[in-house]
Amino acid sequence: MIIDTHTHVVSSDRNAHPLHPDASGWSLEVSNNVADLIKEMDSAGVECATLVQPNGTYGLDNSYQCDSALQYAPRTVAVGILDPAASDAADQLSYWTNERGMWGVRLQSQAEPDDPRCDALWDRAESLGVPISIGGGGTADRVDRMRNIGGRHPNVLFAPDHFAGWSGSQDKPGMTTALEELARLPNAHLRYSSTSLGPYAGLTDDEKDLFRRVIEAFSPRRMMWGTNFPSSREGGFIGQVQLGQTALPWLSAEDLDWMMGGAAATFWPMLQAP
Ligand SMILES: N/C(C(=O)O)=C(/C=C\C=O)C(=O)O
Repeated sequence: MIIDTHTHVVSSDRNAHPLHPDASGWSLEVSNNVADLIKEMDSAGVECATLVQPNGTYGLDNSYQCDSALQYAPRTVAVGILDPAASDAADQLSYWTNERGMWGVRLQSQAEPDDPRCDALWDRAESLGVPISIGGGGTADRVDRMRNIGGRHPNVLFAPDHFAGWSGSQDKPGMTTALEELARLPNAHLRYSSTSLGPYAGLTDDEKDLFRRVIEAFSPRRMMWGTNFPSSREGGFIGQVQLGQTALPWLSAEDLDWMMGGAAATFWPMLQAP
């Protein structure tokens, strides 16, 4: 089963679903109604998806991802965004999970990932049994801080988004070592997307070796692919799916199956093909 763990839905009805006043970037110009995404998934052979609240679109109002995911459950599940350092973060997680059907939270904050103010949300994630994604990254220090908090909460499954920002990092060897250390935590997984697969072909051979080391550290069973559609949209949705299937030609068919669905099914066991 193919599971795209990084899609974004953005309603074309801007009156019913207004963008946040600070919205920026692609979602000012591009929409992706959930019904359109489902059609694209059917054409591309993608059975299931997580609808991930995009950065810079609806702020912390996760309504459109949640309502959309419920409409197509159990093919889809919503992953919202919360600020883990907010004083009500744990209660917000309970609200969105219990009242709105969200199943997983993406952490975006000005605070460092291991800021002690974030622990209450992680505790609540454990009691609710929901997985955590972490945005940001991009430096070895931030990955180390993700390891600190993930280590404090060994019963919470968690995964940095977008290959933890490895592709944009100026210090890929340092990031690689930090991710290898992170992978020592049994509850640590890693999500990767077109933001890494697109640039992969332009890496040097040494950088490609580092990329491969990260995957080997987590093993394909803890790597979760996503398109990042429609932020990443060259070739349309199907082009992004084909990128996922072909960008890393050295993967075995079995490893690719784990990365394009098998691992995600352990994070979101409620997902079911139509
Ligand atoms: N908007 C997102 C997202 O994942 O929410 C993007 C990816 C990287 C940002 O951190 C994007 O716009 O490409």
